[in-house]
Amino acid sequence: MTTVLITGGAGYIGSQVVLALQDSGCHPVVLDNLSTGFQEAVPAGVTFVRGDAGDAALVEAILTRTGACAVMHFAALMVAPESVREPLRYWQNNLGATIGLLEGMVAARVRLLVLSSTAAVYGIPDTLPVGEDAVCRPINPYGSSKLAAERMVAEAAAAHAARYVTLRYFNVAGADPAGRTGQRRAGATHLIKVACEAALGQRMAVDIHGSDYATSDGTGVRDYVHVADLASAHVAALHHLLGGGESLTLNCGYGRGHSVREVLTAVGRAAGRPVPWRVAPRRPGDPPAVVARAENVRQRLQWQPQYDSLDRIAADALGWERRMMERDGSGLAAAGG
Ligand SMILES: NC(=O)c1ccc[n+]([C@@H]2O[C@H](COP(=O)([O-])OP(=O)(O)OC[C@H]3O[C@@H](n4cnc5c(N)ncnc54)[C@H](O)[C@@H]3O)[C@@H](O)[C@H]2O)c1
Ligand SMILES: O=c1ccn([C@@H]2O[C@H](COP(=O)(O)OP(=O)(O)O[C@H]3O[C@H](CO)[C@H](O)[C@H](O)[C@H]3O)[C@@H](O)[C@H]2O)c(=O)[nH]1
Repeated sequence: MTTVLITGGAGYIGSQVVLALQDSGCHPVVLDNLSTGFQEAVPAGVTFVRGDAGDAALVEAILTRTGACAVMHFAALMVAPESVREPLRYWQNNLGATIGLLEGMVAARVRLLVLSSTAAVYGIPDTLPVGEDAVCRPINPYGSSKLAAERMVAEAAAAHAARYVTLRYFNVAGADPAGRTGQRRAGATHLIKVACEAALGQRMAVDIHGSDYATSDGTGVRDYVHVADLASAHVAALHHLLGGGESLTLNCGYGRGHSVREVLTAVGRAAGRPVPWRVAPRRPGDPPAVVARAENVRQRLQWQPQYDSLDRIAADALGWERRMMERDGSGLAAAGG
């Protein structure tokens, strides 16, 4: 059976990919320091190691012991506005830990990597939709640290006869359609989760960060991709590498943008009542609009998304939020408004 080391597998996206790998007959092994992840997100029966993805000796030991043939690297910090306030922490975790991971892979002679990257590497794109060949000019430390990690992976792969698929995710949202995992973090900043919390009365309102951008309705535009489709892109990337495919860097989005107001309307539709909102100042480090040119991922990985709909994303995100709320009995006071 194909064994794959998943760093960050106790997080939102990593845990969805663990499920997708299991569903496809692979054997995932999770390494996570639980800094933002949850052990309960790792399915029963999956080997879980609590530790740092940057601990080269630990990575080497896990890879050797489990006979893993590939690594998927999700472990990172990923909140763009937070990175503006704490750049060194982002560089340390997103680049520094990736150095240790690669050292461990080199020592264990594991030469296949799927790397989580982000649309934040593009900054404010000159043209939309933005293609993989666009100039990368990140506008926040999150994007800069991820771009540096991408480059380091490419250089290390060339030196050590390794191959990689770097997936630049656009805005990942929704939850497992079967309800097994989703966004568990409290104090969320991502729009769709925030909107679901507001729809369920866990916070007073959604702050619309900027209503005077040069977009269709003045609010920020993003390409929202369902987390289950993203997970299937990872399985496809793994098979590409296992089949001897060349290194690739691919956008992962649907190629369609939605404004903040459109998102709030979709979540309101799913909830059966409008999402309360108020206009707030722009957030530092926020580009006005980011939409993927997304043909390459479909062509190179034969990726066929199944949940390409804002309504589906909103419904699955809301369903998950409802389950979490019922489980925790949380309300407005617990969420801090
Ligand atoms: N959520 C998005 O919209 C989005 C968009 C683009 C890219 N990404 C990328 O996807 C990846 C996963 O993001 P997510 O949304 O699942 O975030 P998350 O915070 O839910 O998951 C990250 C996981 O990594 C773990 N982790 C962090 N640093 C670690 C370290 N040094 N060693 C071991 N474990 C560590 C955390 O405990 C957590 O379980 C990240 O690389 C992120 O940059 C996310
Ligand atoms: O309470 C909120 C939250 C967000 N927004 C707006 O909604 C849009 C999306 O914001 P998110 O915080 O949901 O996501 P970001 O676009 O900031 O960033 C996300 O997507 C990026 C890729 O595009 C990165 O990968 C990053 O990891 C991830 O945080 C932006 O226009 C933002 O200003 C609001 O108006 N109010």
